[in-house]
Parts: sequence; structure tokens; C-alpha cells
Amino acid sequence: MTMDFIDLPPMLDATGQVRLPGSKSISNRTLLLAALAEGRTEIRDLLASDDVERMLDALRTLGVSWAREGDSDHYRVDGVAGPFPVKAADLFLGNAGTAFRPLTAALALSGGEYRLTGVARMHERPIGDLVDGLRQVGANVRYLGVEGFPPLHILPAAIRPGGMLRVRGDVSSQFLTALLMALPLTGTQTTIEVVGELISKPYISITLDLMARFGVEVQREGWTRFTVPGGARYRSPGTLFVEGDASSASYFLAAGAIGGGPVRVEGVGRSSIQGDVRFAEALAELGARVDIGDNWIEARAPESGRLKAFDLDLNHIPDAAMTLAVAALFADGPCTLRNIASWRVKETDRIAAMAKELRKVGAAVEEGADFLRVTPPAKLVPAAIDTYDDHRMAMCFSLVSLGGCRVRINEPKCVNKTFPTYFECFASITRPVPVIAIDGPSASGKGTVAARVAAALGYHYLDSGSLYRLVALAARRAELSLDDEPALAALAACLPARFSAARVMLDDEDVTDAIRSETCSVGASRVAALPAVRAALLGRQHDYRRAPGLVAEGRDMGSIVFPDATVKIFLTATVEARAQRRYKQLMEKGMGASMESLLKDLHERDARDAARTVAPLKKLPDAVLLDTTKVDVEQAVGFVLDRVRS
Ligand SMILES: Nc1ncnc2c1ncn2[C@@H]1O[C@H](COP(=O)(O)OP(=O)(O)OP(=O)(O)O)[C@@H](O)[C@H]1O
Ligand SMILES: Nc1ccn([C@@H]2O[C@H](COP(=O)(O)O)[C@@H](O)[C@H]2O)c(=O)n1
Repeated sequence: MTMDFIDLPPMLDATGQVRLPGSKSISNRTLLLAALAEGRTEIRDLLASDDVERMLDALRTLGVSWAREGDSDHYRVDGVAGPFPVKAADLFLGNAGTAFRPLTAALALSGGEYRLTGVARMHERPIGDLVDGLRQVGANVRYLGVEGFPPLHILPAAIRPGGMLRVRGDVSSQFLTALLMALPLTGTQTTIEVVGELISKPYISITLDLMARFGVEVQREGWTRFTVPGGARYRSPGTLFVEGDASSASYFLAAGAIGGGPVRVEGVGRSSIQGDVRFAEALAELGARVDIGDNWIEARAPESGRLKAFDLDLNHIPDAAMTLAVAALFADGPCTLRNIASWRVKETDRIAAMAKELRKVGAAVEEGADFLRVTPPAKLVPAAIDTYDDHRMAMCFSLVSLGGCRVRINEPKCVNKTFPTYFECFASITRPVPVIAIDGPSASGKGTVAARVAAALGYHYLDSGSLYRLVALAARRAELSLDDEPALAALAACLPARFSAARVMLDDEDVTDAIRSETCSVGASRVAALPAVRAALLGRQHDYRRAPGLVAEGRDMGSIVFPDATVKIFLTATVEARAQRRYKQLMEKGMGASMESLLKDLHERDARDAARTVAPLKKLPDAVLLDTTKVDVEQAVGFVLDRVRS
């Protein structure tokens, strides 16, 4: 099976504005409350994502009528004014904790028979504390697999009126949320006592706030006792606007703090009911300059340019805290994230996953049951990041690209869980390090023009042909056959080559002239036709992309190596003109040559470069043609610079 991935190039900076998608926590809570309420609720700006779809699908199966206004994010839900009318159903809830837990509670009190299943990871996420709580009021909930975990079988039961039930608060606050939202279905006063220290309290605040908007005021004594009044019934508030997702805001605010900024997120602000808006405070403690309005937050890099090391208790912002773990890569010292044990039972074991992936980019990481300590590396290392079907892993690690380091995000579609357009939004506020790609046949003048353009712009310069020439030379010295693809690829992967000033070194030998010999030219063109050799040289070429920019020349710069190049030039000249230039060049270097053999060699190399199956030389539709047959070097350089500046 092939792995899907997205490659993020190193970014120059981050600045701009993002309209946030709706909050997942508010969207799924609002849908459930609207479904159980009396009357019609108009929900504006509902999040469009996998988790919300799971909830919408389930509600429809359970007999709730809802409709979407065209393609918009506006929905109309006709509440059923009490327990669900459909009394038997099988529900698949994916990996949506915000659907699974509250629906479990609401269905356990609905007097029907239901089976609730999810993806494999959902079946590894504990639910025993919620089931124990529901059993205390008489609910009949059974485990279909492992005791304490989904899938669940819910059966009709006589719910005992009133009284008291106890639930653990130190594993997931969603258990308490689920009970609170479901208990009004009993119609009797019930008090919930929280056992253990309640984690993620701000999420309970969201629950209480939304219940109140639907007409049910829960009495709270600290964070230990919650009383749902008798006779409480949900009533539609009419229209309800879903705030932007504060956890999703964290990636963009961190981008502003790391990549210069300012980056502004719209949809959350001072008046938000989401606990994760307090990520902005944490970022400010790291030295970022943060401004906040009623419905927006903006972040910029610290005055000093570098984030400060931190040691923070992040229990109140468990989701957004993940963003801080990656922001730690950009801090001026070791950073500690404390009180994050709940990460272990999320979409994946986030402490273990975060530690493993941070190490890949060069950080030193210490992990404990409920903490992470991240020591940033002196220099980030390009890596392929695994995402564990966890949207937040994918979104967090996009920030690595702001450290001048390319990063590959494996299985990026996991962002669909909460933010399907995440990578488009990230692209809209970031500027990749620009690349000018100049491709063309041998002796067309690519190298000469590219080097001058790079000098004029102060950019780095990549002569990709020299890498193939080096492989050919090293292969000859190692007496490798030019047909032995695996051996040549292994050689290419660890080529001991260095480029210093205008000299090319192989080990400690200056091979600048040696790689220009006709034998190396022919050898280069042969090894360049081997896919494994090309693949082995790809990462090395990508590493040339560094701020402030790169001019790269070769045969496949615009097509394969830097397909997102800002400017693509196909530089060519007639084969006769090219042969003459090469002849003159060799004569000037005191090297003998014959026009006849040069013409033959160019014809052969052109044919081989154009005919090979991998990365064949050809002009791309998005490349600009520059024929230099009758154009001198100055004019050619001017042409490219005009394109870059236009
Ligand atoms: N527009 C031009 N007019 C005349 N001579 C040129 C022009 N462009 C380049 N040259 C000369 O042609 C010779 C070959 O150019 P250069 O080495 O830059 O080509 P190249 O395309 O990089 O070749 P290769 O692919 O073999 O490395 C050089 O001596 C260079 O000075
Ligand atoms: N991107 C590239 C660059 C070069 N090649 C092959 O290497 C040979 C030598 O390149 P020069 O630019 O130094 O002439 C060339 O003939 C190509 O076969 C390539 O495939 N891709």
C-alpha cells in the first residue's frame, strides 16, 4: 500500500489572516442539544468535518430531522423534545469522541436498543467510567468487546429517578459532559459528584454554557458537584452561532509567533467560551506578542525574535498544548509540558507519538506518564512525520517548515477530522523559500545564467548536473558498472561530496575539472537514467532550498525536484550553437576537442535525457521558453531576472 503524504517546503515566514472553521466541541454539543430540544434550531457556521458528519449521520438514524442550507455551513435541526424516537439502531461513530461519549449517555436514557461502534482506535479509548456512571441510574450498557471499552450494546432499562451518581473526572472530561447533557432526559433532579481531580475544566464550561443556552441551568459547586434540576427540558434558543475552533487557532497563532507574523485568526477572541483561547496566554508567556479582540486573536514573533523556554502546567488546554510541544523546537532552551496525562487516551497516545516524531526532527525528548520535556536541536533535521490518524499531529508538525526545514507529513488527510482545509489555510499564510528552476539541454547556458541570476538575487545556487557527474566519477573510481543500479544508488545516497566556493570536492579531493571530462559527461547521462539513483539524490537537492532563495539548474528542476518553483525557465539553443559554445569553452581551458565529436555527443545526450522514463528532459507547459541561440549571456540573465521580479 502506498503512503499518502504532503511535502512542505521550508518557509520564509508566516503572515496573514485565517477565518477559522467552526469549533468541533461546540458543533457536536450543539447538534445533540438541538436534537433533544423542543423546537427548531438554526445553527450557523457548523464545522464541516468527519467528526461532525458522524454526529449528523447518527442523529438522522435516530429519527432527528435536520437540513443543510445549500452548500453552506448553516443547518436547521428540528428537535425531538426528549429521548430519541427511533428505538433500535446501529451507529458507527468513527473516532469521534465528541459524538461517541455524549450519544452513549443520551441513548442509555432513551429506552431503546442500540449498538455503538467506531474505528479500531475508538475501541482502545476508555469509556468504563461513563458506563459506570450510567449504570448507577439503572442504565443497561454492555461491552461488546473488551470490558471498559467500546463497542457498546445499550438495552432498554428502567432509569431510577433522581439521586446522586459519581463519575471519575481524571481520565476524560467528556464522561462528565456526556452525563450532564443526557441527564435532563430523566426529568428528575440528579447530582453528579466528580471523583478525582477534574481535568480539562474549560470543556465542562463549554458544556454548561451551551446547556444554559438551551434552557437548562446546571448548579455547580466548584468542580466537584453538578446538579441537573428536576423538570429541566431543553428548548431551542432559535439561532446559534458556532465560534471558530480555538484549538485550530493554535497552529496559526504559533505560526505567527515562529514565522514573524502578524498572523490573525478570526472567529475566536475575548468573548469565546472555549478554554483553548487561553493558548494565546501561553504563547505570550513564551514571549510572543499577542493581541486579542472580541472575535479575533493575532500573534507575532517575540521582540527578541526567539521564543522563550517554558515550563507550564497545560491541563486546562490539553488539545492546544500539543502545538506548544512543536513550538518548543523554536525556543531558546529546554521546555516542559506538564499535567498532560489525558494525551495518552486521545486519538492516539499523543505523548508517545509526539516524543517519537519530535526526535525525528532532531529534538531530545524525555517523556513521562504525564509530561514531556523537549530540548530543541541546534538545527532542525528534515523528516517524514507519521500522524497516527491524529489530525493534531499533522497540523502541529506543519510548523516545522517555519524553521527553514522541509518536512513531509504522512497521511495528511487525517486533518479531515476537524479541519479539512488546513493545509490550504496554512499555505495562505506562509511563503515558501522561492526557487527559480532553469532546465534545458547540455551547453545551453543554464549554469552560466543560473549562477549569475543567483548572484544578482543573493540566492543559493544548485548545479544539479554536478551531482550526477560526481556519481559517475565515484562509480568509476569504485569500479562499479554503470548498469548496477542498486550499487550506484547506494553510492549516490552517501556521496562524500562537498561544494565550497566554486570548487567541487569528493572526499578531500578537488574534482571540479575532473567531473567536466567527456567521460564523466557520458557517465553522468547514463547514471541519470536510473530511477534509484535519481531518487537517492532527491533529498540532497531539496536541502539546497534555503532562505532567502535558490536558483536550481538541470533537467528536472521544474518538473520533479521543485515542482512548486516560483519561476520555471526552459533554456535552450540550437545544437550547433551549443556545440560551438562547448568547443570554445574547452579550448579556453586548454582541453582538446573536435566539433564533430561534440555534436555527436550532444545529440546522444539530448536523446538519452529526453527519452528516459524518469524525469525526461522536456519543456513543461508552465515553463517559459528562453532560446539563447541569438541571445547573449547578459540578455539571458536580464530575461530571467525580469521574470523573477514581475
Ligand atoms: N547566451 C549565450 N551566448 C553565448 N555563450 C553562452 C551563452 N550562455 C552560455 N554560454 C557559454 O556556453 C558555455 C556553456 O554554458 P554552460 O556551461 O552554462 O551550459 P550548461 O547548459 O550549464 O551546460 P551543462 O548542462 O553541460 O552543464 C559556457 O562557456 C558559457 O559561457
Ligand atoms: N537535473 C539533472 C541534471 C543533470 N542530469 C544528467 O546529468 C548529466 C550532466 O549534467 P550537466 O547539466 O552537468 O550537463 C546530463 O547529461 C543529464 O543526463 C539530469 O538527468 N538531471
